[in-house]
Amino acid sequence: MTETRVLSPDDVDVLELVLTGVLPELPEELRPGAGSDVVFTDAENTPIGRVDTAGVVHSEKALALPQSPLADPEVRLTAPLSTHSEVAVWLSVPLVKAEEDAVRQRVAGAAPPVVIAVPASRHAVVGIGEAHPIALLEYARALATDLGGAQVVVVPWPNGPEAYAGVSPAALASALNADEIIDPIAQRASDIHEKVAQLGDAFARAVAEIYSPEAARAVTTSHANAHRRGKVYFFTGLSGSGKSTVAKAFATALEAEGNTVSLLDGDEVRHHLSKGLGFSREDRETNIERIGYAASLVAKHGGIAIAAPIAPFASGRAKVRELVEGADADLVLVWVNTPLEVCEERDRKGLYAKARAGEIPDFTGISSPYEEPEDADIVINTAELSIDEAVEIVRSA
Ligand SMILES: Nc1ncnc2c1ncn2[C@@H]1O[C@H](COP(=O)(O)OS(=O)(=O)O)[C@@H](OP(=O)(O)O)[C@H]1O
Ligand SMILES: Nc1ncnc2c1ncn2[C@@H]1O[C@H](COP(=O)(O)OP(=O)(O)O)[C@@H](O)[C@H]1O
Repeated sequence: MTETRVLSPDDVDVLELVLTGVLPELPEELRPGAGSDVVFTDAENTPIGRVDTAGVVHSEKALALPQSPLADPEVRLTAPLSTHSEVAVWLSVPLVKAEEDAVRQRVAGAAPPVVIAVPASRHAVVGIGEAHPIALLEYARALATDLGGAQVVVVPWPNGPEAYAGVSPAALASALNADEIIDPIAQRASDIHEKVAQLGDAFARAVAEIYSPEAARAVTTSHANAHRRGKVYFFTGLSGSGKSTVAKAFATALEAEGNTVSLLDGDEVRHHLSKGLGFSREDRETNIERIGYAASLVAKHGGIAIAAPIAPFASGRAKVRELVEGADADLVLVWVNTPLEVCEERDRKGLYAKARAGEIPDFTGISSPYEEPEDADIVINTAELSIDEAVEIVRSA
């Protein structure tokens, strides 16, 4: 019997750790029952891996991160490193100067190469003194140059301490092919911890020092509200047109610059917000209105929301515009206008073939209409643009 399991982003990191050999086996809850095999999909139902009946874990092509510096095969750990090193530096957050000095001293005596390992989570939650994995990778590269050319490695790493409890230091050292791993943060002095923790209040304290409480309130709230008009990027287009791929790459680019982004991806929404809805016109309109409402709430408070459903009907999209503009936020409607033939040829999930065979009724583009937007702010065709080019065009909005 074949089971199908939808993995969380953390589970996908765990799966990747097993494939790289850092984790010896899948945690119990991800293993198939005796005699069964299991297919893993991501939240969008794309197969990303499987475990056969013999318990062997395999990856699918789609496991790779979409278009991100963290997915660069030059740096991402996919198998134990072949080059041996004496020291690997575990770089989980940016280091303060004293810690950088300590690392410099420690590696000075080591024979090259030194490895700098950057743990990167698929759903990084970034606190004070921490950095998004893309920003951390950039910093690691600068540190590597400073250390005379260390080798930078990105390690898939689930978010939260309990998620990687199964990783033994010895297995990690073996995957990095290093005699020793040094973790400057594990040795971080308590006064540095305290100073970093206080960074978030530093602005308020500096304001309080030079203003009266009344004036300080005005200065602080104005500062907090600056650049705070919310924005919703709403991608619409056929299944397989590239909405998710471009929306995710765009979200990653915004996050890497320190923005917080709420991503409402089509398939993912249907697992949660719109669970139980089908693909009749009525259900699709309900789905789109819910997405528009959730996005407008995010934007109302100055946030950035990115949604990527098919949204085939003009009436549903008009409702979204009404909700977002009613929340005093901006809507950017992005029509991913990739020709049907290209979407059908991609057929990542095999749905077009099924729709053609009459197995899926009401399939957009085949047996259900897609009303082309007349009010799109941006139109992109991913048959003619690379993902990076498409992202750049959306950014220019
Ligand atoms: N009948 C039918 N028509 C279109 N799509 C179908 C259908 N049945 C299932 N799917 C899968 O559902 C995804 C589209 O869901 P959406 O919520 O984006 O659709 S809609 O906006 O409510 O029309 C869509 O995902 P994407 O390929 O990511 O667009 C399909 O995988
Ligand atoms: N330039 C491109 N932009 C976006 N996707 C592309 C591009 N070229 C190829 N693709 C592929 O097309 C598929 C688009 O799928 P997806 O982003 O899930 O579409 P949608 O969310 O619209 O259903 C992915 O497999 C992606 O890798």
